[in-house]
Amino acid sequence: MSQGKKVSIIGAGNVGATICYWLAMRKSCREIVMIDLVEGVAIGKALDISQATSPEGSHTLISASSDYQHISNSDIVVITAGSPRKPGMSRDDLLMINAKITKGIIEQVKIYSPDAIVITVSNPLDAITYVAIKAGNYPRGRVIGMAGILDSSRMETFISRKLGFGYGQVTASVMGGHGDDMVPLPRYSSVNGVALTDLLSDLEIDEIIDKTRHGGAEIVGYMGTSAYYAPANSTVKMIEAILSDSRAVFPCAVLLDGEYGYHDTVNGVPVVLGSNGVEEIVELPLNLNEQHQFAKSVNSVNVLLETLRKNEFFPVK
Ligand SMILES: NC(=O)C1=CN([C@@H]2O[C@H](COP(=O)(O)OP(=O)(O)OC[C@H]3O[C@@H](n4cnc5c(N)ncnc54)[C@H](O)[C@@H]3O)[C@@H](O)[C@H]2O)C=CC1
Ligand SMILES: O=C([O-])CC(=O)C(=O)O
Repeated sequence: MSQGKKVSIIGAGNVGATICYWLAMRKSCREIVMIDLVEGVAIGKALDISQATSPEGSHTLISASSDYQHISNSDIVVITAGSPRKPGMSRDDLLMINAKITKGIIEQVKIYSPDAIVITVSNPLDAITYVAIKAGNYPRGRVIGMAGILDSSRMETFISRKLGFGYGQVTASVMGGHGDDMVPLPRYSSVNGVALTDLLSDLEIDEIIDKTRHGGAEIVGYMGTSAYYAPANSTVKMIEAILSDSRAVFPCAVLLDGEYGYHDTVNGVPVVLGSNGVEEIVELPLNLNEQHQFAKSVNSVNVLLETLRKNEFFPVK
């Protein structure tokens, strides 16, 4: 699949290296470059992953460096650099440190790979996506935040575990920002076409919604750092949709320009992914309760954007 393509991953930590591993094993692209401040470890991981590919018949070229020159001519740049949270922290606590890191990275990406589509992963995801768009002065469809696929796959897992059947057949939909105010949508969730609302009681669905909202924190509580297998898998889904121009629909964080009634803010909505990045934004009909939840989520992200503005993070135009 997409053999001529090049993907660069900034940050060769848990999420970045796992994305690299999956892309190489799935033969999703021709070349992968990982960039990290800690160059030696990144080079070691690149070698290790390369040596895993041969039995799989993959001929993906994998390298690592701290020098951004190596990302030139990338089709996609994925940003996973920055701090993960520790137990007791919220994603929002990472705002200032990761916003500063992201801004510096975007400056390099604009120099060495100005035409690449950017996928943001670092947290707090929606605000970091906004920073990347503004720092690079990108058209909005070319910077896309990864979170909705992860949150939806967590909800799907909790649903099949609750039901005790339907594993791999559940489709769940989560909109909204990647925080405690995300908006799981049971009305748009089903098990092989059977509506979730016909299979579980309101109380059981509420439990699943709560577990989904706190799915990231649950893992941080167990591991002392955040999840990476499911986040990497979700990112790979986005990369493959873009590289293969599949025009698949996924929930992703994008800059809204009137959709759902909001402007100049980033939030998670269903989008069509293709070779231009976001090809379309899908506007789901939301009932009053869903609209109210989405408004709360937008407000939470806007509070973070306001903090960045107060700290003079964005240059005055
Ligand atoms: N959007 C989502 O759903 C998810 C987001 N995340 C976020 O992704 C980020 C990465 O998480 P992990 O990989 O677990 O962290 P990690 O600590 O394992 O890796 C981060 C890497 O970034 C590197 N780094 C830091 N500053 C850098 C810079 N200026 N330039 C290049 N590299 C730099 C570090 O050396 C490290 O290797 C975190 O912010 C985390 O919160 C994690 C999981 C899911
Ligand atoms: O929970 C975290 O900090 C990492 C993340 O965004 C997730 O796993 O959903």
